[in-house]
Amino acid sequence: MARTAAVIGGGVIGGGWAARFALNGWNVRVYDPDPEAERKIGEVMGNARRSLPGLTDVALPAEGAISFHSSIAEAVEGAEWIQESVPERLDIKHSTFGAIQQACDPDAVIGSSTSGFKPSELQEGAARPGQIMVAHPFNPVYLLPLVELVPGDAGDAALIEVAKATLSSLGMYPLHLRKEIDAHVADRFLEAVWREALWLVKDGIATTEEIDNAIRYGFGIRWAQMGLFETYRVAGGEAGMKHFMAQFGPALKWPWTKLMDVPEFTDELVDLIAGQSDAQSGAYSIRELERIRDNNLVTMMRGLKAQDWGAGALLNAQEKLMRAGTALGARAAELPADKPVLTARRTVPLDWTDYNGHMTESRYLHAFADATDRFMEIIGCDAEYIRAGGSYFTAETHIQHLDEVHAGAVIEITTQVILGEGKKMHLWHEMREAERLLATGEHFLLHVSLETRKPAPPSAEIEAALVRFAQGHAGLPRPEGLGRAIGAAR
Ligand SMILES: NC(=O)C1=CN([C@@H]2O[C@H](COP(=O)(O)OP(=O)(O)OC[C@H]3O[C@@H](n4cnc5c(N)ncnc54)[C@H](O)[C@@H]3O)[C@@H](O)[C@H]2O)C=CC1
Ligand SMILES: C[N+](C)(C)CC(=O)CC(=O)[O-]
Repeated sequence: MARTAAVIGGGVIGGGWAARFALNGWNVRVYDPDPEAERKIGEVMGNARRSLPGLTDVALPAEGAISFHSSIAEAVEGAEWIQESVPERLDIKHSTFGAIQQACDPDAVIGSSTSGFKPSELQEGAARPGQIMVAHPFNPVYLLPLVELVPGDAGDAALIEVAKATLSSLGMYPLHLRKEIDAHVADRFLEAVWREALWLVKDGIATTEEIDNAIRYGFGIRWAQMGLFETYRVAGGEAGMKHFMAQFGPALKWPWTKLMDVPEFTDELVDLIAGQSDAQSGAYSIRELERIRDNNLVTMMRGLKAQDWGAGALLNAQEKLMRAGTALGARAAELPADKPVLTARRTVPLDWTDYNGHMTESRYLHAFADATDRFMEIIGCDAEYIRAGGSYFTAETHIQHLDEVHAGAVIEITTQVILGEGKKMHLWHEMREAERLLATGEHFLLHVSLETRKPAPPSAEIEAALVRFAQGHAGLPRPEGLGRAIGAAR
């Protein structure tokens, strides 16, 4: 049965939470007094649907339902997670927690999206302080994994573990802060950087666009993959962190930065910054900028996924959990031998489409190659076997592109063994969106020794698993198009 979350306050951040929960299969109950809230969340959902499901190479569960309610009491009914995302004012937060705790399950987690308040401040006057914890996300909540989880001294130990497990199951990264502090960890950096940037604009050193370029062409990309300390360790050269600190530490005492000074927010400064920002980005609407941002985030995070690093490693871990206990995680002996094998069930990611607005041709091969990898794993040719020196090389491939498919579509690939004996493995993949056949892939592979780089027999276990499927699949109809070649006029 679908799990239930309540979202109290459905603006920029509450909308992002609603999308994160719903796209992971949770039912979401929203309370927001704004009559526009339903429309706004609908637009956030539109953005989230086109970006989040394609992040992993396994399709997410069926989307949960989002419902809107006229009171907090009604919204929190049956919810095991309640996420408060009302405006950043302590009085509003306190009255919201009061109403939530009067009606909610005492065992539910109450997370607060607050950017700056400490949990002890949020918990003041609460009926059950231990139930309330900071769960500070990052915009867009449906794509960025970080959540700063700050329970404070009153935090209920068992509930903290529930919170961590729940956030992980949503594909998020709970960073558990043991000590509370104003603005947690990440917003302290963001504020320091923002303060410096405001000075640079005010003092006429750089425009908003030049500052953004200084970030996005350089250290911003670097931070996205290694953060601060690992980056500086590398920058210390072979002598590492100690050398880096010796070389650049003294500069901290030079007056490079404005430190805690904040430029006064005069009308002049606000107009200067807003004007420069309009000149820089005013050609796009906010929704267009959100879509550009999401395309870029998906592409970068999928790049990190291929490297199994940072936020990409998190996606791989989530994918492993999603496969567990399903046909996509099974081994040969658990699967019937007389039916084509399900080797992929995934959503077409945003970065797989091209100028024609559909999945681009190279991604058909990508999807089929992943399906072949999965079939190899099913018969026992897994990472461990490959590390020990055996694998398959593809000798020939033939793809038929039969129909279009677009970003966000869920595609399935089934695999039939045409020939499986000794070193030879001849596979037939069929790619579908529901019943619609999109493409076929015919692949001939040879088992090799990774030491000699030459064909070599597979292990007895792999050969037995392959032969079992080959014999079972021999009774299936011959696939239409098998052995087909492009007819040449001469
Ligand atoms: N915008 C951002 O970049 C981030 C904001 N946050 C935090 O998230 C929280 C919400 O911020 P945003 O979503 O940006 O604000 P927002 O202004 O976009 O949304 C706030 C929503 O709360 C609703 N609201 C007002 N009073 C309410 C009440 N009594 N009960 C229920 N809903 C009520 C409003 O109608 C509005 O839809 C704040 O605590 C903020 O610090 C956290 C991370 C990032
Ligand atoms: C500007 N902000 C302090 C509300 C930002 C955050 O809290 C996190 C984010 O998404 O950058």
